[in-house]
Amino acid sequence: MTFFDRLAERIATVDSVVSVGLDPDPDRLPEHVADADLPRFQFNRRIIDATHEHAACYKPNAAFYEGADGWAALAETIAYAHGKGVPVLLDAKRGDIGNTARQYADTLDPDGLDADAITVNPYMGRDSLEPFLQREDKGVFVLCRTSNPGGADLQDLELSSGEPLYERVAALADLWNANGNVGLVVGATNPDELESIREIVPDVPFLVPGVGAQGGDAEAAVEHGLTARWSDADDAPGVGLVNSSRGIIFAGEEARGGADAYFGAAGQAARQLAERLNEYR
Ligand SMILES: O=c1ccn([C@@H]2O[C@H](COP(=O)(O)O)[C@@H](O)[C@H]2O)c(=O)[nH]1
Repeated sequence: MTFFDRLAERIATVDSVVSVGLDPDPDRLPEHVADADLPRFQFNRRIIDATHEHAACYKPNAAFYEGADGWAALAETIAYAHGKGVPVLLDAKRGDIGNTARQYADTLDPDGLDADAITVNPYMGRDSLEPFLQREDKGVFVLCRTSNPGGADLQDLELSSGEPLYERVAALADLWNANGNVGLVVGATNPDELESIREIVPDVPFLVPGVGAQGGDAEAAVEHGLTARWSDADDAPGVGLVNSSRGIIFAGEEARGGADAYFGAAGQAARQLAERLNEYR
């Protein structure tokens, strides 16, 4: 079974395409977890408890697990999410010469972090991604048109063929998809690009970050981010993920009433996003 087959099952089970971003910014961790062992994991554990019924996937960003105890917090987080039956997409944006990329790809192993999918940067070309593409059971999301304002600086550059670079990346990712394990990262802040990239790769699932704190277009994220029905089954969903990180995990910052209220607000934010996205599915 490919990652996307498993993701299709998860989306159908929870009736949600929400990816909950687990970005435990140390400056924003609430006092309830500050003094615990592995505070980042303790924070994530409570967030997972509160949100897993609405989570198609969890997306920890590797940047938030740098430093002392970071890797341990990440490993515990992934194992805890798996214990709830939720797949984990590690947002690490990897990409390096083959010898180094093989080391990065080891994080997908069961004796590594055992993430189900990973984001990769295509800038160094196919050989830099090969160790990931070979992993038939793991998802590989290739950065295509990112959500940040500066994404245009390089990704919109027009090639001699007249197409923008991000469209070439989409076409290449389709070629690299021999194992049916490739997805694309396209930001919700770029609705026109979401539409044009979907025309190039009708069957490739997108990870769409940028709704929530970045103010992206939720309707376009669903309309173009999801594939058509994943299989012939009547109840098969379209596959894709719409991510919100800060908008869910820090929703409790305005809540009054202690830890239960704080984490309960995250659960509500995840449910509300799932319901909002479902209006467009
Ligand atoms: O184009 C991209 C690629 C990755 N991201 C990551 O997604 C989350 C978004 O967090 P929010 O708090 O919902 O803004 C974060 O980990 C980014 O590094 C992205 O935003 N855009």
